Amino acid sequence: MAARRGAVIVRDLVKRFDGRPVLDHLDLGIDRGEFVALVGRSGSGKSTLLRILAGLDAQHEGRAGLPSSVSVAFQEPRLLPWRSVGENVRLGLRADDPAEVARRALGEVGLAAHEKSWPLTLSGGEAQRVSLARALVREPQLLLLDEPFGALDALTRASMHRLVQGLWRDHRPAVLLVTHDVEEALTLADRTLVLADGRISAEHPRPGDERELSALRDRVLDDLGVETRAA
Ligand SMILES: Nc1ncnc2c1ncn2[C@@H]1O[C@H](COP(=O)(O)OP(=O)(O)OP(=O)(O)O)[C@@H](O)[C@H]1O
Repeated sequence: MAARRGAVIVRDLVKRFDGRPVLDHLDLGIDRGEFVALVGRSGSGKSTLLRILAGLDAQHEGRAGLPSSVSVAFQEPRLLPWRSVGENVRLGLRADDPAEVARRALGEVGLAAHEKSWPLTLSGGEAQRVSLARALVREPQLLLLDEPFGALDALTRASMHRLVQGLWRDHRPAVLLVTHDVEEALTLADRTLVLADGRISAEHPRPGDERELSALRDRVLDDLGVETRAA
């Protein structure tokens, strides 16, 4: 089924492991060009949902309508160590001049000078930027980000946030960002969804200012069942 109006239309999705439903009649819609974040407790099924959306797991019930081009960036950059940075970005790319397209994408993430470097010589943040360039070079209609900033230090993470927001504004893919970081979700995304009991249990819009952000952060932590105040 091709997604028509939305970039992603998921209806009644059920995913079981050993008979136990991890996703339980889940509905999800993401509009074209929309930036959506997904938060949930550990084991709530975030990666399971992302794998289904990435087309890596077809063993489920329900409908998943997805665009034809989907890219994924994972927490670990997953670069091939025996290929240069430029080769990693253009691997499998169908374009008239893949090297030039890859070079441009590396320029967009600030790594033009590293085209010929080996992945093992990069810092964690640089490797993650290469991973983003590789995901974006295909101009996907849907970009899936699975905890891509989780392993980075706070400063690198802040600069990655800016980079991702800039890339999103320039390219406008629909984005689904899976993250444990509630503040990251609320500041980056148009909408933050909470996954609990196998479904989207709550949804919050982008906060308008710092006060709203702080209030929403508490609400999402409540949604997640996290104690926010000392007794
Ligand atoms: N291949 C598998 N076989 C059996 N159970 C699985 C498999 N993959 C995931 N699960 C189970 O499904 C549930 C959801 O796992 P998933 O990795 O999607 O959670 P998550 O929300 O991404 O967690 P985390 O935030 O810790 O990464 C967990 O209970 C997990 O043990």
